[in-house]
Amino acid sequence: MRKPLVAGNWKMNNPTESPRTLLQNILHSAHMLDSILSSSENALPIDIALFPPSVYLREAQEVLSGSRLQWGTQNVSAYDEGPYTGEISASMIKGFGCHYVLIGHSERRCLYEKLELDQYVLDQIVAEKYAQAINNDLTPIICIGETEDDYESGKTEEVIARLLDILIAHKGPKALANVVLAYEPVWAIGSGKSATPEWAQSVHSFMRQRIAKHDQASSESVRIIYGGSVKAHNAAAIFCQADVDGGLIGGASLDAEEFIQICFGATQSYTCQPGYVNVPPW
Ligand SMILES: O=C(CO)COP(=O)(O)O
Repeated sequence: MRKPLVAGNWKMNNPTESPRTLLQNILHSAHMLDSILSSSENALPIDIALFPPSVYLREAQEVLSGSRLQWGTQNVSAYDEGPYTGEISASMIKGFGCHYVLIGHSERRCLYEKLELDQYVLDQIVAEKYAQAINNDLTPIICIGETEDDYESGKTEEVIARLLDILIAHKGPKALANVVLAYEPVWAIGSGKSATPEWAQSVHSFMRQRIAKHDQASSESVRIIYGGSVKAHNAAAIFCQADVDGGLIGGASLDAEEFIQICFGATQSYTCQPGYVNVPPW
């Protein structure tokens, strides 16, 4: 059984309260969630991780150290060190107690698209960043998803297979066993138009099968999370799908209460049935 992960990507948003207060509020709500779940036999243990802007990593380390919450950065350099203005290396990130790094988020791919790099080249850069993360003992959360045009022209699997094949060529299929893949359809991000649970399941299942062609064990242990307009009301139905191992949450991770309700949804994935509606006990 794979342990679900719920990850909160703050992006470059300013929380309503200070970053430190939001971190403290999420930690407090997570403690409440744990105490409620400790009396529930069917609750599934989950991992929770937060991705504030890098300038708040010190706060994350101070507030979250010693707790069960983990944290990470929204990007990592493809290089070890050197004259790369504005970049942050994997070893520097590790120095802030980070456990994870996000790699290949579509909002970063957009920046490169302005430079007219094609997606194949971007996937190669993603693979170099992936290697940096692994070499520095960070768990990468590698994002991939199709644009609306790709979706409408039936290219979803092509887009996803291209990245998976590059990752496998880079580090071999066994290295994928310990990474997290995030399926984030670009059309669902920040749009309020989440993928249906069935669509998410079909894409996640395709990803697992693609990896299984190379290594069955990795395909069974790799965690594949879904991102794109996940909110408290739809989280559990998405997380109930067999191949969905949690979520990457944007906007809703800036509200401690909603974020923890989403986490609650992930703890219910043992017991929920299709059509299940998340009703947290508070
Ligand atoms: O991009 C996302 C997480 O990385 C998803 O963002 P939203 O949850 O705001 O749609």
